Amino acid sequence: MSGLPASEYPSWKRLQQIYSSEHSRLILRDLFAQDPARFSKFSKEYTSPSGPDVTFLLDYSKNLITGPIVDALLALAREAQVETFRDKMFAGEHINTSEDRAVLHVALRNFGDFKISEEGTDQVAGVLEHMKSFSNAVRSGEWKGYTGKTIDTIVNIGIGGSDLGPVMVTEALKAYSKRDLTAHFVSNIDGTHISETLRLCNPETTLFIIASKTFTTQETITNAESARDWFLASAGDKVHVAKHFVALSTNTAAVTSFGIDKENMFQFWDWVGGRYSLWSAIGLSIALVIGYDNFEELLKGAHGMDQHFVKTPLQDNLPVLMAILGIWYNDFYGAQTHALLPYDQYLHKFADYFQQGDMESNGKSVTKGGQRVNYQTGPIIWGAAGTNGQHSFYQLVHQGTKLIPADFIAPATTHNPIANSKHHRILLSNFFAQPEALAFGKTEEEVRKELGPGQTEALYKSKVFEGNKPSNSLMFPKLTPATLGALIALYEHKIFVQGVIWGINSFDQMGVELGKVLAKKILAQLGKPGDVQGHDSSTTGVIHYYQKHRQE
Ligand SMILES: O=P(O)(O)OC[C@H]1O[C@H](O)[C@@H](O)[C@@H](O)[C@@H]1O
Repeated sequence: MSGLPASEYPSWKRLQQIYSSEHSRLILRDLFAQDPARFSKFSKEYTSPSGPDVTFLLDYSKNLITGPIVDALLALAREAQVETFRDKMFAGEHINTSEDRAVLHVALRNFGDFKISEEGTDQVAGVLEHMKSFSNAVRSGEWKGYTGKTIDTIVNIGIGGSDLGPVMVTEALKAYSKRDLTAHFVSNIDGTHISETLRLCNPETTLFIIASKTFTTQETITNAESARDWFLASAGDKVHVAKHFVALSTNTAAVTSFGIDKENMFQFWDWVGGRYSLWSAIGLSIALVIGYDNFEELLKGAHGMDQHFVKTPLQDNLPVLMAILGIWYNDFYGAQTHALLPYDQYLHKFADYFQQGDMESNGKSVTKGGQRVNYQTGPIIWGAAGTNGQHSFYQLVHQGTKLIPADFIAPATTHNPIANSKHHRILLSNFFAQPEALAFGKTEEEVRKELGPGQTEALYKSKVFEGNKPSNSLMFPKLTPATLGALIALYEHKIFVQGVIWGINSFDQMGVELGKVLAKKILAQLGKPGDVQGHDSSTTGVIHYYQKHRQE
C-alpha cells in the first residue's frame, strides 16, 4: 500500500537468503523431533475481546518455519508498514487510491469502538434497523404478497459480491435457518439459472431481492427484468411489484427507475467493496434466512476480530501470522495456490467465497505506485469440503509435484450429532489425519518394512509419501454465527495484510472490465456473419460457428 515493491524491503532480501541457505533443512519431521515445545510455540488460541464468545485454535506448527523465519517475516510486515495502513483503513482514509475511496466494511460491524467519520457511516444503524423490521415482518408472516399470502420463498438476484457472501453464509448457518422459508440465489446470466429457479417459485409467495451495488450489472439487471416479467404475467398490475421486489444498492436513481419503491430499497455506500459487502444491506437474505438477531451475532463476531486485528501486536496477531505464512510459500517457495479445506459440510461454499475475496483483491501485478511487480502476488484459492476432497484431489496434494499449502478448518462439535456423533468423529479423525500425513509422510524405509521383501522397486517407490507439506489447522467449538463472523474477518484481514506487503491495491477490480467491454461490442454483432468485425481470426471463427448452428 505504500506502493513500494515488496522486493525492495531489506527483510525481503534477507528472507531470500534464508530460503536459499535453509530450506533444505526445514524438514517437519526433524523440526518436531528437535523441539518438543513446537506446538505451543506455534499455535494460538483466539478469544473474542468483546461481544459474543468466540474462541478458536490456530495451530501453525506444521509450517516450514523456525522462530527466526517468523521474525524475518514479521520484520517484512513492519517494513511494509502494515500497522500504519491498517490504522488508515480503520480511520477511513482513502486507501483504495485508484477509485479514491475509503475501505470501511469494518464500519458496518462497528459496535461503538472505532471512531469513523466517513459520510454514510452514521446511517449504518438506520439501515440495520430497516433490515431488522423488514426481516421480522417477512419471517413472522406479517408481510403479505399481492393475494394476501405469506412469503415462503426468497430469491436473491445478484452476482459476485452480491451473491457469494449471502450464498456462503446462508449455507454455513443453515442450522439456524427458518426451515419453512426457502432461499434461492440466482447469479448467472445463463437463462437456465433463473428459469430453473422460477419453476420452483409461486408468484404469490415469492419475494425477489435484487442485490447490486451499482445496479448496472448486466447479469443482475437482466435476471431481475426476467423475474419481474414472470411475476407480472401472474400478478398483472405493476402496483404489486412493491410487495414482491426489494433492492439492495448504492444507486437510488437506478433502483427507482427499475420500478422498485424507495421504501423498499436498502442502502449502502461506495466505501463498501462488493466482495466485502455481506455485512451491509447485501446481507438482507442472510437476515431473512437466519433471523436478524443471528445476523447481528455474525457482525459482532467479525467486530471482535477487527478489535483483535487493531489491538494485538503483530507477533500475536492472527490475520498477520496467516498472511506472512502465505507470503513465505507464495514468494519464497514458489507455491502457486492455497487450499481452503473445511471439514464441515456447512462450509462447503467457503472456498468459493474466498476465491473472489482473495483473488479479486490480490490478483494484481502493478503496485499502487504503478510499477510492475517482480514477485508473485495473490495465490490461486481453491478447495472443497472434507472428506469429499480426499476422494478427488488429495492424491496430488500428497504425492504430486506441487507444493500446496492448505488450511484445515473444523468444529469440535457438530450441529448434527447423528448416530451418537459417529459421523462427526469419523470426519474429525480425517481432519486430524490429513495434516499429519501431509507433514510427516511415509519414508521408503517404512514402506519396505510394511510390504516386506520381494516387491518391485516401482511399488516401493509409489507408496512413499515425501511429506513436509505445510498446513494450518483451525478448530473452534461450534459453527455459530459469531464464530463464522470472526472466521470471515480473519481471512479478510489476512488478505489486507498481504496486499499491503505486496504494495498493491486490494480494493479495486480493474481486471473484470475488459471482458465486459468486449462482450458488449460482440453482443451487437451477433446478428449475421457480416456484422462480425474487428476481431482476430480465432474469435471471428468461433462466432461464425455459433451463427451457423444456433436455433432461436
Ligand atoms: O454488486 P454489483 O454492482 O452488481 O457488482 C457485482 C460484481 O461485479 C463485478 O464483477 C465486480 O465489481 C465485483 O466485485 C462485484 O461484486
